[in-house]
Amino acid sequence: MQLGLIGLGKMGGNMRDRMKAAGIDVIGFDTNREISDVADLAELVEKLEAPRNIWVMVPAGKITDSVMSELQGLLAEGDLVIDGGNSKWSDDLGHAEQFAETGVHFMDCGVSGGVWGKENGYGLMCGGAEEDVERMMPVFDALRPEGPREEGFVHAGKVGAGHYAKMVHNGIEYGLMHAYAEGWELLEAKDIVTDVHGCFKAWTRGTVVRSWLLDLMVKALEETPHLEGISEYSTDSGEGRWTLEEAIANAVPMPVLAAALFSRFTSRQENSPQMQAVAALRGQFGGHEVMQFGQEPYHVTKEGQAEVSPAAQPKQDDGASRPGAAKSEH
Ligand SMILES: O=C(CO)[C@H](O)[C@H](O)COP(=O)(O)O
Repeated sequence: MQLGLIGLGKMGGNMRDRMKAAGIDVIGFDTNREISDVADLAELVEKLEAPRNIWVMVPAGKITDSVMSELQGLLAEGDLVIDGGNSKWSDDLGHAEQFAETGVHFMDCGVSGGVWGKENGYGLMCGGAEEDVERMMPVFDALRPEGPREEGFVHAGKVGAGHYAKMVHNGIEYGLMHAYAEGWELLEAKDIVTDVHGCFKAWTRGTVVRSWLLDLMVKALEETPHLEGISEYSTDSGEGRWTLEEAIANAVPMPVLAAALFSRFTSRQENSPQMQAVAALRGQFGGHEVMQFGQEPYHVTKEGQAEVSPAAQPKQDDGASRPGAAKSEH
């Protein structure tokens, strides 16, 4: 089987290798000429035999939109395009409609597995017509993990369903990561457990909380035992937000995802404006101490003297000496 693959980055590049190893004749295009098999999309389309199969693996949003538009001008009736990037599920509906004008088939596929997928295989969630799924099955079989097809592949429904499933998968991912992170912080905070890494490692076998994310947490702690030097700054690529939007639209409570997503926003703040407002309000209604930047918290003694509050003195259990306690300096 022949396949055009657009986007040979961290995901696409590895997927090309895995597909080639399974005997698929892949012609890849990337804007990086050094790794690309062809100069541009026109050459890619020209080199593929009709009816063509093209897998698009580029960043979601504007880049995907522009690739789809360019392809629409190049492809012919009977060709098939599959969006394997992390597109928003609702974008698929527009792309399917766009391609339908010229008789080009369109499918979507959520791909999970990250940089480890080349070795372990990718979890695939696709959306589209049954006949298109059948047509692309050799490609799905090449990409998915070894073992029963249903443990690593699903035809989730019509166009959009694959990315919808991947979006929810990523929403779950946010919550799982955050739960491990919270547990790690508490174990680090209390001095009774002296081998935190050992606990995480022990949990990888036999326990209720074992998972691949837990394995990766163990790997991270092996590389950096107390995560020293790792900035808390965490970005997001949109899937958590989309999942939460869907939760609201469908009145599904998703407090775990909301907390995990909002924590990422907090991680990007040097200072929390909303907590400044809370501190200011406590000062207004209760006369509670309001600290200024660079100033130790103080209170006024009965004698009218300002003195540093005992609460500001570092204690063993106040977190001031732990990794991640820098914000308590304010
Ligand atoms: O799809 C993925 C993993 O399953 C990607 O790594 C994705 O980037 C993760 O989402 P976010 O960047 O918002 O954390």
